[in-house]
Amino acid sequence: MLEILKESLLTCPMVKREKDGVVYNYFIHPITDGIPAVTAELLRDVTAAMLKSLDLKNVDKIVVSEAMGIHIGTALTLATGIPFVVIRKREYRLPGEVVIGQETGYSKGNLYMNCVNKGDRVVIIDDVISTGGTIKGILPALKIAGAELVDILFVVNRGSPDIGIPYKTLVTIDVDENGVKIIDSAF
Ligand SMILES: O=P(O)(O)OC[C@H]1O[C@H](OP(=O)(O)OP(=O)(O)O)[C@H](O)[C@@H]1O
Ligand code: HPA
Repeated sequence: MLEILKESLLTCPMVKREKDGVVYNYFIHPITDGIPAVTAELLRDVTAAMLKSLDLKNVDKIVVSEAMGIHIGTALTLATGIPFVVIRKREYRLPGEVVIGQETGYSKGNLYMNCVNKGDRVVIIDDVISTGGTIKGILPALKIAGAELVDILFVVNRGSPDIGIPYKTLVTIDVDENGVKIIDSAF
C-alpha cells in the first residue's frame, strides 16, 4: 500500500515558485496538481490508504477544498457512499455561507464554505498540508457552522505544521531543488 504514491512522488517534476523574493521548490504531482495525469492505480492506492486510516463511522459529510481536494473527495465518496462538499474560492452568498481567510506559502485569498450544517459529523481530507494556513482557516469555519469534526487526513505532509489539533497524513516528504524525499509513510 502507498507504493504507487511514493514512487510517483520520487519521480515527479519540479519547478521553482517565488513569493516575496523567496524561492520555493514546488513539486508537481497528480494528487496535488492534477499533473502529470491522475491514474486509476494511483487513485486506488490513495483511496485504499484513506479508507484504512480514517475514522468514517457515522460520518455525514466529507469536506474538501477546491481544487485539489476534489478528486480524492470523489474517490472517497464512491468508495464509502458518504457525500462530499467542496469549500470554494467562489462566493455564493447562500444563507449560512462561512467566509474563510486562506494564506498558504504562495497565495492569499478567501474561501467560502456552504452546506455544512449544525450537527453534521464531518471528516476533512486534502491533498497536501504545507504551512497549515488553509486548514487553520477551515477549523474555525466548522465551529461557526456547528459541525462536529471527526477526523482530518492529508495525503501529503510537507512541513508537519502545528495546527493545534492532531491530524493524519499518508506520506511525509521533504523537498529541495533536487526533488522529493520520503521521510515517513502511514503504511
Ligand atoms: O497547508 P497550506 O500551506 O495551506 O497548503 C495546502 C493547501 O494548498 C493547496 O491548495 P491551493 O490553495 O494552492 O489551491 P489548489 O487546490 O487549487 O491547488 C492544497 O490543495 C491545500 O489546500
Ligand atoms: O510543492 C508543492 N507542490 C504541490 N502542492 C503544494 N502545496 C504546498 N507545496 C506544494
